[in-house]
Amino acid sequence: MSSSTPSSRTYKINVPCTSANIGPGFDVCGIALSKSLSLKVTIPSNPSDQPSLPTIKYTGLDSENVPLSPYKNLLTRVALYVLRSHGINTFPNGVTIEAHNEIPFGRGLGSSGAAVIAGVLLGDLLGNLNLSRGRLLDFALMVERHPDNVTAALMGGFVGSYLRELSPEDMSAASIPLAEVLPEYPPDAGPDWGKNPPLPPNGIGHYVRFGWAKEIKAIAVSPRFELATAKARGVLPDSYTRKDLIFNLQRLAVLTTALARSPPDPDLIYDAMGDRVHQPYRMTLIPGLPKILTELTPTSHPGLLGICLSGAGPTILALATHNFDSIAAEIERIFKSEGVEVDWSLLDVDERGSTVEEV
Ligand SMILES: Nc1ncnc2c1ncn2[C@@H]1O[C@H](COP(=O)(O)OP(=O)(O)O)[C@@H](O)[C@H]1O
Ligand SMILES: N[C@@H](CCOP(=O)(O)O)C(=O)O
Repeated sequence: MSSSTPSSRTYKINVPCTSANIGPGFDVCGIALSKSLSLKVTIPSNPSDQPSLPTIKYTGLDSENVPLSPYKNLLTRVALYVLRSHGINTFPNGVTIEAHNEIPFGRGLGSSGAAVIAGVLLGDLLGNLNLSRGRLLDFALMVERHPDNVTAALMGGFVGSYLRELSPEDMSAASIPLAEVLPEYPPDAGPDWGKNPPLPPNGIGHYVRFGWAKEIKAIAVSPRFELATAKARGVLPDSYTRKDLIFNLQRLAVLTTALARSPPDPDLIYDAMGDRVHQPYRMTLIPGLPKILTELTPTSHPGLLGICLSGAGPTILALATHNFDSIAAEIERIFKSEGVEVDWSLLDVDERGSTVEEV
């Protein structure tokens, strides 16, 4: 029997979409859901010595809008950040990356968080680094600086997370402007290229996985317009009243356990998904949001448990045990009455989180 060395190795990286906040858990809670960004990565076993950048191809949603230069594309910029942080200044030669995307951009379903996690996993793979999950999260948090989406995308399930209070010197490393973490220039174009970029402090993100009652599914109703997360963060105030903070803290404490209980209690969950920290301020950006958050209730729509903005919006997330079509149809009707077309899907919680497998 003859054995031959394969000419290349192929890996699949799969990262789920996420819905962040879940009402009162602004920048804290996230749920991994059953749509994903997947990458097929082919690495030649004996690459030529001739320098060659990765070839990037995209299929799926919003693929026509993605830059395909490895120095511009978010996935490869993040991967290169991880590589350079470990003293590897260039991509290995001859790599191909085929991305297939099911997560709509700028809709509040964590497309950028998924791209950042996919990029960190890609860097880890290409550099053969074997970073721990905690360290992968540190790198992701240097790019996406709120932990809710990236933590849920990496770990899976329903997750709560916080950022550790950093020492002054760690704080200065973690506050490096994003442009320095992810420079967009090629290796021969910048004076700082040879230097290692700022390393993340160790153990920035801490998280816990909550339980999730198996009966609960997520209806995601996405308007056909994009709302950049940065814009939707820009409308939030710098400070809150004690009353509003207590409103959210009380609900959050109840919600994280209520969503784990079988059978789920709609009376408890519906009110516990209320929020006064981000949704009221984002209403100006999302026509129909005030009506949607008040007109659908577990009484008007049996099966509904609670309703909130998904991430920074404009997607609406409704948690429900049954009657999914009629709940989605009512949200669609309200959006339509405001002149907004939507797409909706019924999603399951993704308990696996991100995976990397050789195929
Ligand atoms: N798979 C991807 N590959 C490259 N860039 C991506 C990918 N997914 C998202 N992005 C970038 O992230 C942007 C959306 O980020 P953001 O405004 O935070 O919205 P979202 O709520 O979808 O995360 C896109 O416009 C695009 O620039
Ligand atoms: N907590 C963040 C979450 C943003 O999520 P995205 O999916 O809209 O990127 C926020 O609400 O700003």
